[in-house]
Amino acid sequence: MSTETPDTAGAGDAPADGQPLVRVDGLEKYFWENNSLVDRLLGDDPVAVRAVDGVSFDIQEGETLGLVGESGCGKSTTGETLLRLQEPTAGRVEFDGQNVYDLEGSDLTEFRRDAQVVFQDPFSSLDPRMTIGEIVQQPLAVHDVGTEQERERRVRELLERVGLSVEQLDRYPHEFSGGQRQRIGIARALALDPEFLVLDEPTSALDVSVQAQVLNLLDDLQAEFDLTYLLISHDLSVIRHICDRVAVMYLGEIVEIGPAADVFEDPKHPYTEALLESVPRASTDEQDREIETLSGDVPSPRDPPSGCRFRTRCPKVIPPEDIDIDRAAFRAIMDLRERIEGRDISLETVGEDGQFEFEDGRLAVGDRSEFVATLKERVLDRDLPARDDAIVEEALAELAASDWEAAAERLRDEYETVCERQNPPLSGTGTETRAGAGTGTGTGTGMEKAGPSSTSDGSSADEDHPVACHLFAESGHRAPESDSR
Ligand SMILES: Nc1ncnc2c1ncn2[C@@H]1O[C@H](COP(=O)(O)OP(=O)(O)OP(=O)(O)O)[C@@H](O)[C@H]1O
Repeated sequence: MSTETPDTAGAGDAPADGQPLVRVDGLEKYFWENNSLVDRLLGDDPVAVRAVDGVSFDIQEGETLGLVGESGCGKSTTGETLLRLQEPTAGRVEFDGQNVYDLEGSDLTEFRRDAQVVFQDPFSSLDPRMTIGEIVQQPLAVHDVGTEQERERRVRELLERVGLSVEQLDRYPHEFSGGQRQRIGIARALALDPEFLVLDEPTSALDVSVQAQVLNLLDDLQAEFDLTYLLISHDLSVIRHICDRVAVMYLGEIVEIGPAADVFEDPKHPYTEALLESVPRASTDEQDREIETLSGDVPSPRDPPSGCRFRTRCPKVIPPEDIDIDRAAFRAIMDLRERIEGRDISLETVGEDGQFEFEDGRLAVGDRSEFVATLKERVLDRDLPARDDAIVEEALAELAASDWEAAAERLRDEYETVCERQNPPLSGTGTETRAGAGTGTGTGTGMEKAGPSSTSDGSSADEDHPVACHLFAESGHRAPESDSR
């Protein structure tokens, strides 16, 4: 079956040999809060929500690039901005070699036909008042493609191709299951014979059994119609199912990108490792092993951490070079430091009722060293080497006078990490350059194997791939100090 209509055949020339179909370069999308007239009259400064903060990647024709990361990392905003459904703050997106943000008139119309989106939620993305025939036909009518008869024929072809019956043309979305509705969304996205689809969590709202069917359909459609996909998902098993390459996104930035087999078998970035670790294992002998899961939430993109954005949760945060401390102990001290910096400890509730009392912010009742010991027990879940234990106690002693700043400074002075000073660029060879970086957590996830490891750009699964982490940064790749954020 052909999906071509009289008007859409041949729309959009294929890119020249070796050129990516989509090239994203330094894309930024900030949303502004406190930016209304009233806010300005009240003297409130606008706050930038840095949803997408300088991402770059290519997608080759016929390829599926997966964009993965936790909720709130900026995946949907990246997809919508590169489709020009949102205006960018900065950066460039090329489609077939043309800057998408410069397109006007017929060129823009052609781009709108060639690049389509399938949204996550088939329940809310379909107009409940329209029949599915009308829904799938709508893009053809908007773009004035073909005669009415041709459009009707095309809708029938599309519905059959996505596994629905033409008998169902006059039914409404609520009469269909979640999987069927997503098939309707896919048929609508295909109506104009596009080259490129952004698939934004296309299976997240579906039952697991239905997910695989929809992913298989997308896979088949890609081969049949030479489609190129950007597949957005927080679910690594979905990414693994159909992606050639994977970009891992954290708090507005890409932290690792490479062939899917490579990233799954040999993840470099501690965030990628943690994402893989949090996937449930199928094999029983793997179920008992110690899991280093991802703790805490993604920080707010209104005020992202300085340096590497993952460092506030990273199990491999790097201690200063002159300090000999194991990884878990250093992580615990950094967690404590963050709690102190965020004033996130309730001093008044330390100890038994009435054991310690504060007056004007100072410990008025109770022994100071006992207060420190009790507080330490509450905020640290492990023993520290004697030297570090003493430093932590000094910091906690400052809290007996509610001097949060002095407490934070004591820890900052001693434990400032390269991870907070510099934002590591996405570069490097993916070869670890720091001692102690090599105790990776293993990645046998028991999930479905990715396909062949070679990619459209010719790289093989054995090759190293770019990663944004100080554990892998070579001196030549380091961001300058002025780059730190
Ligand atoms: N219109 C908006 N105004 C302000 N902030 C926004 C807006 N849209 C998104 N954001 C914020 O930008 C960040 C990135 O959101 P985005 O939806 O792109 O993330 P995501 O990785 O796709 O997550 P999810 O899967 O939950 O949608 C979030 O912190 C979100 O709250």
